[in-house]
Amino acid sequence: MSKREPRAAASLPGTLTGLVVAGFGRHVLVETEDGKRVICHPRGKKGQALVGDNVRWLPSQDEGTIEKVDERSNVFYRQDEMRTKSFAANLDQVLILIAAEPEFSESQLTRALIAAEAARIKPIIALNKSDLTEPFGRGWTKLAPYRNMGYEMLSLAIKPKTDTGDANQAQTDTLMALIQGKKTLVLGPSGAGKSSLTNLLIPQAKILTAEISQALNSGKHTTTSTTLYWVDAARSTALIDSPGFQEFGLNHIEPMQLANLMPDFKRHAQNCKFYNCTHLHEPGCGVINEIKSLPSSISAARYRLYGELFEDLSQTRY
Ligand SMILES: Nc1nc2c(ncn2[C@@H]2O[C@H](COP(=O)(O)OP(=O)(O)OP(=O)(O)O)[C@@H](O)[C@H]2O)c(=O)[nH]1
Ligand SMILES: [Zn+2]
Repeated sequence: MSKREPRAAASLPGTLTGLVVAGFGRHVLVETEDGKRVICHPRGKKGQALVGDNVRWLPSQDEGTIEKVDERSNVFYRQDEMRTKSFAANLDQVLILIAAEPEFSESQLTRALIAAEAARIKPIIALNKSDLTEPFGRGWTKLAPYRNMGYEMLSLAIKPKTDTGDANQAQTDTLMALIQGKKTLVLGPSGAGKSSLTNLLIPQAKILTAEISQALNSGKHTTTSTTLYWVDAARSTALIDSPGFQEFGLNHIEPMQLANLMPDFKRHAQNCKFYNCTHLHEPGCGVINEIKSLPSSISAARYRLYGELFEDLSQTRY
């Protein structure tokens, strides 16, 4: 039984190491150590490489095949009823970019945070459009529970309508300090300012995108792809752009795991009388006791979202 594993794909003769910097369906763009970029195709059905993956690839003419995907430190993904959508691998953090306008959905924010917690990836919340004073104030207040539960949070004005229209430099510097030397996935609803952010930090992004689409000989795929951009010439700071999404499915998460992935719930769930407490109706529930106390460190909105998610994830299980 306990024979040794077969030698891990031996030394993979002839292969080169590389980093996946863009994904288009099953095809990827691999960056070599000296910065060259090569289109690679997966070998066989298995081994789909993701942006952020370190891979061994085998050159064939001017393209290549992915021979092996190195072990990942993490993968950020969502799972809807029908399928799993992996965003990227080996991330240092996820930047959840929301805006004063259009008003962000707290449900989507909570879902993205839970997915980050489940994948053990640090989330950062950025609220954009601070130049829109009134809606921004409302948004910032709505985010108070998330600041209180310890999430890193910053305000941005990436492309303000006011003054010169230039980004707020102090805010951008704060962001730069947070992403320095890291691989950061940018996630956010449509209209929050994702492309504005990419264009601000990577002025040549549009050209790069055009190059990639030309290399793949199809302009139409680029909008639905994921792309890693280096922010600095030394290639140590990376921003990963992902396509927008309508629904952020959490079907990979058990309802009973939820409270553990919500920092405001987790603390109080330790006080529950029953080890398998759902925090929905049980007597002696630490979470329910906290909700009833004034002031409560769990907001009414978060408790409602918890209930909805719990029901949602209980129904979709099969
Ligand atoms: N007032 C204000 N508007 C901004 C700011 N940043 C971006 N915008 C505007 O918000 C709109 C959406 O910005 P985008 O960068 O296209 O947003 P996106 O997230 O890429 O949106 P999708 O392409 O739909 O995914 C644009 O009209 C921007 O000019 C800001 O700081 N203040
Ligand atoms: Zn409980």
